[in-house]
Amino acid sequence: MYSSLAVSFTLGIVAISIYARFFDPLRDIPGPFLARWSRLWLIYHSRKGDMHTTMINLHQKHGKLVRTGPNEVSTADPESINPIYGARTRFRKSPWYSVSQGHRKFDLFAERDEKIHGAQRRLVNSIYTVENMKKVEPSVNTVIALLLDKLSELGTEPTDMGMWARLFAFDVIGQVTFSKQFGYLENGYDEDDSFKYMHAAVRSAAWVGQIPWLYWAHDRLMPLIGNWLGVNARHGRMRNFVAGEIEKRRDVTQKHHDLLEMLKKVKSEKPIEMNDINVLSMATTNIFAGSETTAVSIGAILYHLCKNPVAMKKLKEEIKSMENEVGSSERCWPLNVANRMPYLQACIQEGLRMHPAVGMALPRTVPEGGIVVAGKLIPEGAVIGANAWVIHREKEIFGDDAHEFKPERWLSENSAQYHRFFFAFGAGARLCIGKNLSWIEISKFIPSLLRGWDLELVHPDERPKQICW
Ligand code: HEM
Repeated sequence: MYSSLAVSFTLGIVAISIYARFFDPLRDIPGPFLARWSRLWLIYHSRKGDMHTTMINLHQKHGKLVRTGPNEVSTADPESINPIYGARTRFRKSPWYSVSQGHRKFDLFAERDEKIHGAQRRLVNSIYTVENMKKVEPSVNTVIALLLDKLSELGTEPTDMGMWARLFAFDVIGQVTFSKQFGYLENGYDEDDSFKYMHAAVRSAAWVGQIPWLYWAHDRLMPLIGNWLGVNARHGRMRNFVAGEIEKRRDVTQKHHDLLEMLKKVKSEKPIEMNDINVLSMATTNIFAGSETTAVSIGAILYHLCKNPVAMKKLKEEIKSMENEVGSSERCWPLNVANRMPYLQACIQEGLRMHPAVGMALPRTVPEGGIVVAGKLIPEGAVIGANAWVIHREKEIFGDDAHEFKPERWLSENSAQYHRFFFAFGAGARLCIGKNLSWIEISKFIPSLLRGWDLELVHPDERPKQICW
C-alpha cells in the first residue's frame, strides 16, 4: 500500500517536472520558485498586503516580466499597457474579480463581460463627469468645514492625519451620495466598526480572489457552515446600510442634489435597464470603492509633502498667492481656484504616483492569439497584470529619479508621457469612474487644510506602515 503510494507520488513529481521543463508555455519567465507551481505564493502576498513592494523588488531583480503564478505573470513593460488596458482591448478582467462581484448583477468594478459592463457604464457615466461632479462641491464643503472645526478643537496636539483623512473621505461619500454623513467626523471614530469590516472585506477579496473556487464552494455551504469570509461584508453590511438609506428616501418629498437622486433619475428614465437593485449596487460601490482609496491618497500626499519641505514650502507659497481670490471668510478652498494652481495639481499627481491607493496588479485574461511582452509570448488563457506601483517606478517612463517625490516632473516638458502612463486610476474602458469626484475632494482638502496649519511628522525617521491591497 505504502509502496504504491510512493510510486504514484514519484511519478506525479516526474510528470510535473517534465511538463515544467519542456511544455509549460511560461517556463522561461523568471519569478519566485513557489509561484511556478502553486497559487499559494499569490495568496500569501495578497493576504499580507505587501504585493506592491514585493512586485517592485521582483521586477528590479528579474526585469519586465515576472511569473507570479502557474498561469499568471506581471508586466512592467510600458509597451504592454495599451494593448492590455487600452480603449479597444480584447483583454478581459480575470476570474479574480468574480469574488468581488459575488451574485451582484450590476457591478461596474467587477463585471467581466465587456458588453454588459459597457451597457451599464453608459447608463451612469454622465453622473460622474467633471461638470456634473462640480455640482456636489457644496456637499464637500460641508464636510471640510466640519473637519476644520474638529482639527481646531485639537489645537497643536499630535494627531493621526491618516485617520482624519479616512473619517473625512467616508463622510464625504455619505454626504455626496445620500446628503447624509455617517457621523464619523462628528464622533472622531467609526462607532459601527465600518473601517474594520471594510478592511477585512478588501483583504479577503484580495486573497480569496486568487482561488475563486473557494469563494463559490463557501457560498454553497454557507447555509450549513455560516459566513467565514470577510469579503461577504461587501455584499452584506454595507449593502444593508445603503438599502436603509434608500428606503428612508422613499417617503421623503424633499428634493436632494446628491448621487442617489441622480441614480434614481436614471432609473425613472430607463426603468428596465436600471432597477432598484442596480441603484443599490451603484450606491454601495460609491462607498466601497471611493472612500478608502481617497483617504489613502490624501494621507500619502500629506506624508510626502511633510517629507519634502521644499515642495511643502512651494505649495504653501502658491496657496498664499491665491488667498486674495478666495477671501478669508471662505473656509473651504473653492474648486475653481484649486484647478488654476499648477503646483497643487502636480503635488496631487505626484502623491498618487508615489503611492497609488490600489496595491495589487489589475489582472486580465489574455485573449486569442496571445500577447508578446518583452520578447516572450504569453499565450491565450494566461493571466497578465500591471501593478501601478511598479509602472510608476519605471525609469524608462519617469526617469532615473522615478523613486523620488518631485511634483515638478508634472510641470516639465515630459509631462504628456507621464500622464500617458499614470495608472493610479487604471486605464481605458475600465478607468475609475470616481476619478473626478476624488480629484475634486483632494483638490479642495489639501489647500483648505494647509492654508491654516503647518504639518510635520511626529516621527520623521520612521518608515510609515504600508499595507496595501
Ligand atoms: C483616489 C481615489 C481612487 C482611486 C486611486 C481609485 C482607483 C481605481 C482603480 C485603479 C480602478 C480600476 C480597477 C480595475 O481596472 O480593476 C478603479 C475603478 C473603479 N472605481 Fe475607483 N478609485 C478612486 C476613487 C473612486 C471613487 C470616489 C469612486 C466612486 C464614487 C470609485 C469607483 C470606482 C468604480 C465604480 C470603478 C469600476 C469602473 C469600471 O470598471 O467601469 N473610485 N478605481
